Amino acid sequence: MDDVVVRRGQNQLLSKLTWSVELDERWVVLGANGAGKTTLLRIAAAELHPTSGSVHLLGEQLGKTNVFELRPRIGFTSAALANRVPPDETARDVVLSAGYAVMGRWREHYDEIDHDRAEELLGGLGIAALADRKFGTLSEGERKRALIARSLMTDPEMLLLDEPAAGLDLGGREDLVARLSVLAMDPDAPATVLVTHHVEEIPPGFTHVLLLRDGEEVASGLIEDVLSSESLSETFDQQLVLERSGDRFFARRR
Ligand SMILES: Nc1ncnc2c1ncn2[C@@H]1O[C@H](COP(=O)(O)OP(=O)(O)OP(=O)(O)O)[C@@H](O)[C@H]1O
Repeated sequence: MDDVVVRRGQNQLLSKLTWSVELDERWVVLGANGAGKTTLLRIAAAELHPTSGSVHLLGEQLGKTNVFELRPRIGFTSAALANRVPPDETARDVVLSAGYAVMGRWREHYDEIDHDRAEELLGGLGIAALADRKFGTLSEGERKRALIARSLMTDPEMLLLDEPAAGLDLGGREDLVARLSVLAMDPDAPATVLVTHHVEEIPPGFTHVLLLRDGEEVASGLIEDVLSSESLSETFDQQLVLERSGDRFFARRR
C-alpha cells in the first residue's frame, strides 16, 4: 500500500498509509477501537478501494485487476463474514463453499479432493468431529476455527484474520493462539496478517507488527524492534507497560 487514504465524509479512516507485507512475513496489526484496522484489512482483501493511493496485492494492482479473480487467492475471516453464514450450513459446507467464494451451498459441485481438503483443514483446527454440525449450533470458538479452515480452503497466497480471538474464553483463546502459532511457523503457510486489540493474542512465530492510531501508522517493523511500552502507550493513548514472558506478550496500565 502506497500513500493510502480512505475518506468517508469528514472522516479520514486511513491517512497516507504506506505498508508492505512480504510472502514469508506474519504481521500483527494492533490498534484501539476505531483505529482503522478493519478498513485496512478490507483493502488487503480486495473488498474496498482506497480514496487515493495505490495498492498492489499478489502482483496485481487494485483498480486495474479483476477482484473476482483476486479474492479466491486471499483467505479472509472477519466477524462480518461469520454473520453471513446461514445458521443451517454445516461446518463442512462452510469450508467447502470457500472454493466458489460463496456463502451457503446451492448448486456447486465439489470433487472428492475438495471434500478431503475440507476434512483435513477441519481436523487441523481440531474440529473434525464437528464437520456435520450446523454452524449455528457451534460455540463461538468452534465457529472461529471453522472460518479459519474456510479461509485456508483455497490454499490462499495471503491470509487475513480480523480479530479471530474476539469473544473466545481463555481456553479458546489459548487454543487458537497455539494453532495460529503452528501456522505462522509453517514455511509453506501464506503471508498472514492478524488484526487484534490485545498483545496477549500475538501468536509465537509472528514476525512483524503495525501499530495504528486514528488511521495513522504509529510504528511498524519487526516485533522485537517495534513493540515496546512506549509504542504501545502511544498507540492506545494511555500509559501502558508491556511485559514479555517467554514468547508471549502481556500489557497492563502503568
Ligand atoms: N462508512 C463510514 N463512514 C464514516 N466513518 C466510518 C465509516 N466506516 C467506518 N468509519 C469509521 O472509521 C473508523 C475506523 O473504522 P475501522 O472499522 O476500520 O476500525 P477498527 O480499528 O477496525 O475498529 P474496531 O477495533 O472497533 O473494530 C471508525 O471510527 C469508524 O467509525
